[in-house]
Formats: sequence, structure tokens, C-alpha cells
Amino acid sequence: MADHGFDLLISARWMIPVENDGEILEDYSVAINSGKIISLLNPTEAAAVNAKKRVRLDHHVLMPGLVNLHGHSAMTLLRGLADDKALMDWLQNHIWPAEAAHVADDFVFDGALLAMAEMIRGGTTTINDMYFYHGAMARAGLASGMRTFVGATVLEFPTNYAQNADGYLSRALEERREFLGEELVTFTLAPHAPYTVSDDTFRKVVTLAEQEDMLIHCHIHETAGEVEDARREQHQRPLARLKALGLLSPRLIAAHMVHLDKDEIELAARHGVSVAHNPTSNMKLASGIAPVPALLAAGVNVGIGTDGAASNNKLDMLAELRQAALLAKVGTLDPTAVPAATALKMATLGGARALGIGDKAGSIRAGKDADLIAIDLAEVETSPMFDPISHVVYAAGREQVSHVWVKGRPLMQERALTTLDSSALLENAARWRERILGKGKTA
Ligand SMILES: CSC[C@H]1O[C@@H](n2cnc3c(O)ncnc32)[C@H](O)[C@@H]1O
Ligand SMILES: [Zn+2]
Repeated sequence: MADHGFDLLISARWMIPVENDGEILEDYSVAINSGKIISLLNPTEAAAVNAKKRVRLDHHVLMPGLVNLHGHSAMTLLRGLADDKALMDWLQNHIWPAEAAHVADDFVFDGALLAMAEMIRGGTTTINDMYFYHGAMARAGLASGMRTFVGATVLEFPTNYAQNADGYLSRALEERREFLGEELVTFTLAPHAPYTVSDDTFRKVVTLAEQEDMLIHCHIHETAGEVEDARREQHQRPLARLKALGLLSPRLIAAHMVHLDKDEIELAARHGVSVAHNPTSNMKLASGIAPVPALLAAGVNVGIGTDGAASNNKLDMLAELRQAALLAKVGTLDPTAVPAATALKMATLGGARALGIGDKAGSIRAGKDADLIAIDLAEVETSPMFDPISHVVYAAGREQVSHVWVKGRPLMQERALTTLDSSALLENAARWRERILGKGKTA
């Protein structure tokens, strides 16, 4: 083989490329130039090439970075403030008052950096977020080096960020301008939910998304109450209303989608809607069990998200994909529902496809960006080793994630963060604790 010379050569005991279910490469290397995967090399080929830097991972599995398809990063600063509540009580009586008291540019920047440190330590390389103060979120993304999708929230009611739907949209588009040239930062439009956004605003969002070629990210059919209220007040279920408004398309990432009938699953499939499945948040807020096996069977693309740290309360994608595999079995009483390889694919390639970056991330393949993670499997918790996919999904903990790269740039090496300063983040979090307690806990 010709000796091209590579920027980086990562050799691992096991590799899970993800595209072909169950495929595992043993003792393979990934050759990387300018942040891109150039080729996968067997041991003989790897020994014959030059590389400026070599990383040997002798008892690790190398796999694509995890894609967190639904989160509210800055909500790390509200973690543990209101547990054990149902969604509407949690939102209306606890979270929205706390947000009204504290959310501002510095809250979002500090909270997002804290979230990103946690996510990187757990092997997440991409976050699809929705919150307020989008410039702050985008700056946090650039500082951390994560691939960051910044959801420009749209609501009808006033918050610290804007007064009305037009205000949210115009402020978000203004903040977006500064980051248009940034490859790792992408703005999306994030109408909060069918129960907080009017028909008129949804129509504007669809028009704008088409004009600006943007994704749409929205909470949909999260609780039975949401569906029931809409049926009673608007005489149709939210998804039917969104269809009539033109929202259903491959641009749409529908977060939650817990309460769906058969026709709605078909509708989502027909329109190419992607679903962000949030198993832990759905369990903690007692929202229900999303019909993931039925969505997958209908051909819907499903990714996995953590939701915010105030409703999870971890931003731990390894835990989340384990929950996705387990909850599907509980929901169907079928142990074959969402097998390990399927859960892993949802948490990587499923998320990347939903975000329109399936050609760039979500699997290990020549031509894709090197968004990669390594997990050290030589630990008590993952010994003995029979099947790396089984161990990653069912046994490994996030503490075993050793290395994280985005576009070939290391964000964590041997568990040391390279872009973020953990002690500064801890000091900041402690300061926010004082500020939040100083103004009273929650309403
Ligand atoms: C559009 S982000 C802003 C808004 O959404 C709130 N939020 C966080 N988690 C959820 C959820 O699971 N369902 C509905 N709304 C949620 C967040 O607190 C912000 O106010
Ligand atoms: Zn959410």
C-alpha cells in the first residue's frame, strides 16, 4: 500500500463501525487526515503507513461518537430542583418560574459548558439542543469543540429572551448570523410544542425553515394529557394539526412521540419525520413508553436523546441507549425488541441522519468526519469479554469512555478534558447554586 502519511492513526482492539448491524472489526486502525476518516486499515496495512500521531487502544472499543438528539443543555443548572413531578406540574409550577428568575446569557453559557463537559465525558460528540440565548449556546459549542445544533426556541408567551413568537424568531435569526460560517454550529428552528405555539407561528416556522434550509425540532405527543387536551379543545390530535400546517417532513425532529396510534406512526413514516426518543425523561416524568419498535418497523428514523438535566437527571447517552433497549422490551414484553445493535445504531447513525449529517457522522466509514470515541473494556464491569456490542450497550458505564474526538480533534484523552476546565466549571456551578438559592429555590 502506498505510504500517504496520516495526521492521526487510531488502532483499537475492537471497532464497531455501526453501519452493518453486529459488525465488529478486530485489531483495525482508522487513518485520519484533516479531521476526515481516510481509510480503515488491517494490522499489516497499519504497520506500513506513516502517521504524525499514533494512538493505540489495546483493550478498547472504538466507535462513532454518540449523538444526543434532544437536550436542553443549560438546564444542568436546574438539575435536581424539581424531581418526581408530572410534565405540566414540573414545567408550570417549577421550571418556568425558575427559568423566569435566572435564565440569561451567562446562565446559558455556563450551564451549557457544564453540560458539554458531562456529555464529552460520557462519549457524546453531537448535541441537538433547544433553549434560549442561542449566541451563548453556540459560543459554548465552539469552546467545547462539540458538534452543536442550536435550537432557536419559539413560544407565544413572553420570557426573558423575547416577548412573542415574532420576537423569538427575529432574535434567533439575528444571533445566528455570527455563526453561519462555523462548520460545527448549526441553528435549527425549535417551536416548543403544539400546546405553546399557534397555527400562525407554526406556518411561519415552516416557511422560514424552507427559505433558510433549516431543521425543525419540537416536543410532540409527549403526554397523554397533551393529546387529550388538543382533542377536547381543538377537536383534533396534535399530529393531525401539525400535518395540516405542513410541519411533517424530513426536516422535522419530533421529540418524545410517546402517545401515537397506528395511523400516526404510518404518517410519521410517510413524511420522513425523525423521532428523538428520550426513555429516561419519559419514565421520570411518567409520560409513558414510546412505541419505538413499531416506529422502527414502519421505517421511521429514530435517534436517542437525554432531554434536559432537570428531567433525567443525567446527560449520559450510554445509560440512555441501555434504557432504550430495555424499555422496548418492557413495553412489548418481547425480549427481541430493540436489540443491542439497534440501540447503538439509533444513538449514533439514527441521530446523525435525523440531523441531516448521516453522510458526515454517526458511523466509521472512509469519507466521514472522525467523530469517534473509545471505551476501555478492560474493567471489572466489562470482563470477561464475549461481545463488545453487548458490553457497550448493557454493561459499560460512562466512566469507561477514555477518548473522544470530533473531526479528529481530541476533546478528551485518557479521561482528561482538553477543551474545558473541569475545576473552573465546578466553581461556576457552585456560584450558580448560591445565586439560585439566593433568589429562592423554585416557585
Ligand atoms: C423549547 S426549549 C425551552 C423550554 O422547554 C422546556 N422543556 C424542557 N424539557 C421539556 C419537556 O420534556 N417537555 C416540554 N418542555 C420542556 C424548558 O424548560 C424550556 O422552558
Ligand atoms: Zn425536551
